[in-house]
Amino acid sequence: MSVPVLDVQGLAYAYPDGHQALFGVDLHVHQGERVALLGPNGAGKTTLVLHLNGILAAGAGSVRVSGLPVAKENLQEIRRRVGVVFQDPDDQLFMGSVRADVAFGPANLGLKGAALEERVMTALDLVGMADFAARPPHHLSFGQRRRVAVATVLAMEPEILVLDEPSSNLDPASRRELADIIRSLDVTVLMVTHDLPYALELCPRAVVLSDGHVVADDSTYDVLTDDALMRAHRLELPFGFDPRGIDSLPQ
Ligand SMILES: Nc1ncnc2c1ncn2[C@@H]1O[C@H](COP(=O)(O)OP(=O)(O)OP(=O)(O)O)[C@@H](O)[C@H]1O
Repeated sequence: MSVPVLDVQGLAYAYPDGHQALFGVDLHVHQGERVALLGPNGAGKTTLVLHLNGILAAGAGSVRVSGLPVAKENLQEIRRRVGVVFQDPDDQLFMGSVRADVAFGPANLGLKGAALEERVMTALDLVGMADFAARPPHHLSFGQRRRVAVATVLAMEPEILVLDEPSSNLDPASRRELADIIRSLDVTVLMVTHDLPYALELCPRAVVLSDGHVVADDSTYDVLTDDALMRAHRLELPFGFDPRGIDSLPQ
């Protein structure tokens, strides 16, 4: 089989206060997959994500992105390959206009002029925000800011798009529109979410993290219909939602 885009092996991590958040996590994601990372509060999902682009450094084990180890000497290239969209878009938008925010990353890579403008507008087009290029981000709605945050990452042409709670605080129409956008992208996706129907809708595969251990790695449908697993790891479906009643699942 081909080299996984994301190859996490035996990853363990303890925070400086001694709290062990990850214990020997293995995760392999291949190109074009969309994988949901599920788990209760405190499971270690954010801690894992922070290792994918080198914000945290592994205590033991390794993380590789298309074969390249996440390590201090490779951080610039790793951060180009791994695009993380954080839960709060305001963590990612700090310039005076949408265009400037989306241009920031690629300009740092040395893109300029027409090539930069094309990169920016392509990313904004992908998220349906091209008409907002001149607007200050703080004049946009939350849902629009989240789309722009996705565009800032897409403009780097990442190999992996990591989305932290992409559906949080979105109204139902914006939530669905963002799902359409994510589905339309030709990129490997790792999506951290507590929104289990969203995971089922978008991700054929789900990995469950609990107390710093991977406790399941299976089709999202099989995970969400495994009542004992769900109960054991505090995963609950919304009232009235039954995955068994869904007639089309993502491929
Ligand atoms: N800076 C820190 N120092 C010490 N412990 C921490 C720190 N940040 C997180 N932790 C602990 O590490 C564990 C994993 O936290 P993490 O934020 O990765 O969980 P999570 O799965 O993302 O949770 P949530 O769903 O609530 O966002 C938790 O027990 C948490 O209390």
